[in-house]
Formats: sequence, structure tokens, C-alpha cells
Amino acid sequence: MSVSRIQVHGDDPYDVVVGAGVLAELPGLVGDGVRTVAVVCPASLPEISRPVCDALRAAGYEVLALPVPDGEQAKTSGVAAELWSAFGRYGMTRSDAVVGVGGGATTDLAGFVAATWLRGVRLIQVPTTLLAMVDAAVGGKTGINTPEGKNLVGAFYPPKGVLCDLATLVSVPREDYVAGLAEIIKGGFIADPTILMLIEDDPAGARVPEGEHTRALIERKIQIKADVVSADLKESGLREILNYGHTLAHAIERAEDYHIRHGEAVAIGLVYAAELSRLDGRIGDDIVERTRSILTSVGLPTSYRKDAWPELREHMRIDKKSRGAKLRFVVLNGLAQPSRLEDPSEELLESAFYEISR
Ligand SMILES: NC(=O)c1ccc[n+]([C@@H]2O[C@H](COP(=O)([O-])OP(=O)(O)OC[C@H]3O[C@@H](n4cnc5c(N)ncnc54)[C@H](O)[C@@H]3O)[C@@H](O)[C@H]2O)c1
Ligand SMILES: O=C(O)C(=O)C[C@@H](O)[C@H](O)[C@H](O)COP(=O)(O)O
Ligand SMILES: [Zn+2]
Repeated sequence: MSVSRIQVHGDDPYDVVVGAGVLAELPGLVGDGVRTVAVVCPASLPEISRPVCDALRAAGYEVLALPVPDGEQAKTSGVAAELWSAFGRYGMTRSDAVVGVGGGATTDLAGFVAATWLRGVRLIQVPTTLLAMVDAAVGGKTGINTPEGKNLVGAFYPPKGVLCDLATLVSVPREDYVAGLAEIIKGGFIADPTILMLIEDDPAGARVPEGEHTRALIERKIQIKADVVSADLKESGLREILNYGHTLAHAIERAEDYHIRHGEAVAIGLVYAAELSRLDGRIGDDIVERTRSILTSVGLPTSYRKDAWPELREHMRIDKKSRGAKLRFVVLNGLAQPSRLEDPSEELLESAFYEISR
């Protein structure tokens, strides 16, 4: 299997390396002058963390293996504090490094502790889910949740490199793999409609790592993210398009106490954002129906319980795109034409929710 490299530009450029056997590049990314490498990985994935630790030890580094809780349970201030304590006990200095290994929750956490320990130590991301490869580990958004909401504490902190070993996708549970498709489909609607055509051509193939178009889907979505964050790392404008569907998605995750996959919540949020766009007169029924049908074709949800609206509306208040009391949404003016909807009326917000409620 060939190896491809997608470059992320900016003040701190780096490559996203995609293929098989890419772990061989890890010691080179850690670099010289580093003594200790902290490997942050879910305790539930020993088979995944072992080769990473072995590769680092073989290259002569001291490895501090730091198992963390699985998935979203790791994105808390308590777990971050435990990692900072471990760094302190072990004497991690500014010339040491952190490697995040796992799904997007783990790479978000690892990135956050790397950004904050001693105000920043070297970070390399080794994403092992579809979602983490195509989205979370790329672009330098790191963070944790607070009781008030999703990703409310964090930092923009680009890694030195991202290594996507496609072989690791084979063991990802099907529901988690499919959840990653929501972020790929998001990319299709905001920037690259070829993604939609590839999935529509073979929805069953899109659901598995062995699918005919899997590699193209992964590389196309990484390219979108790389292009956007290269132009606007700190989300001063353009980067907001990557948040398409996320205003409602994060509210749903909060309402479910994070017992719903991020990608599943994003899938529902994509339909909501499409309905908002339609009701605001920006797009026709065709794009909304295409959103519903492509998500359904791969097995993702497209609706949510009707009685949840008051709670979701309250959670949406704290979205990072808000300015004061004014909500701001990423919407579509057409396929691959993202735009912003500022301070929508309560009637519009609720009408769009009515369209996706059951
Ligand atoms: N920073 C960003 O830009 C960004 C972008 C998108 C999403 N995110 C975040 O990413 C998270 C979602 O990521 P996710 O979908 O990867 O979920 P996740 O991190 O919870 O991982 C899903 C599950 O897969 C398991 N897993 C990981 N790799 C595996 C493998 N190779 N084999 C078997 N099991 C494996 C994990 O242990 C977990 O149980 C959310 O917290 C979301 O907010 C961040
Ligand atoms: O990279 C971005 O920018 C994104 O918005 C990508 C999203 O898929 C991702 O879920 C991100 O973590 C959301 O960021 P937030 O700033 O809304 O917490
Ligand atoms: Zn997301």
C-alpha cells in the first residue's frame, strides 16, 4: 500500500501521512534531543498502543505509557489533571514529547495536555479511528469538555505530524467507523461534492475500511481540512465552515451526557443545518433530501426526539460561534457554498427543528 502525504501549511507546517507502515516515521517526528515520550492511549486499546511504545523504545526513547479512559470519558479536567501530575512526577521537560494514540477523544485530550504542559511540548498524533484520521487529529484544535458543554476548554495547538496507519481501522467497531462518515459527508456538502458521489456510488463500501473508495474518501476529507486550517488555524473566519452541523450536534451530545457518538450527533446536526438553510431560502429541497438520503444510506441518524427542543435550545447558547446573545450558524447557499446565518429568529430555529424531530 502506497503512502501519501497531505501538507498543512502555516507558521508550523506539518504532514498528514496516510498509508500502511507509517509508524516507522514516528521516531523521526519525535526527533533528536528528546528523552521522554509520553504515550496517551485508551487503556482499552493495548494492542494499538504496544507497537507505538515498542517503536519508540527501539529508537532509544524512554516511554511513559499513560493509559486513559475510553472515548469521551477521557475529555475531562480530572483526566487532564492526572496526566499533568504524571508528567510532573516523571519530570517531563520542554524537550520531551507527547504522542496521542486513539480516536478523536484521545487525540483531543493528548493535544490539550501537550499544549498546556510547560506551555507547550512537542506533539505527534497517531489517530486510529476514521473520524480521528479525517478530522480530529488534523488541524490543531485540542480540548476537553466541562459540565456545561462540549470542548469548552482547549487550545489551538498544531502537532508536528499526523500518522494515519490505515491498518488500524480494521478493528474499529462498525458503529464508530460509520460515525466517522458523518464528518466525511460534512466535507462533501461544504467543499467537495465528489465525496458525496463516491458514497452514493457504493454506500455499503463506504461503511467498511476495505471499501473501493475508502482511501479516496479519507484523503479527500483530510485535504479539505488541511486546506482550511492552513488558511485559518484559529478560526477567525473560514475555519468556521468545518463546524457545519455542529451547533445542534454539540447540544445533542450534551443532552445525551455524551452517550451518543460525536459523528451520530453531527449527522443529525447536518440535517438541521440543511433545513435551516432551506427555510431561510438559501437552498432547495434537493440538497436537504440529499443530506437525509446519504446519511440514511450509510446507517446514520437524521432525526431527534421532539420534546428535547427547549433543552437543546438552551445548550446551543454556549456554542463558540455565538457572539453575545446572538447565535451564528454555518449554513449552505448551495452545494459547496457555505455561508453564515447570523442571529436567526426563534421561529426559524424551532421550525427547522420541527422538520428533523420525531
Ligand atoms: N479536534 C477536532 O478538530 C475534532 C474534530 C472532530 C471530532 N473531534 C472529537 O473527536 C471525538 C470523536 O472521535 P471518535 O469518533 O474517534 O471517537 P472516540 O475517540 O470516542 O473513539 C471511538 C471508540 O473507538 C475506540 N477505538 C479507537 N481506535 C480503535 C481501533 N483502532 N480499534 C478498535 N477500537 C478503537 C475507542 O477506544 C472508542 O471506544 C469527539 O470527542 C469529538 O469532539 C475533534
Ligand atoms: O476543526 C474544526 O474547526 C471543526 O470544527 C471540526 C469539527 O468536526 C470538530 O468536531 C471540532 O472539535 C468542533 O470544534 P468546536 O470548536 O465547535 O468545539
Ligand atoms: Zn466534529
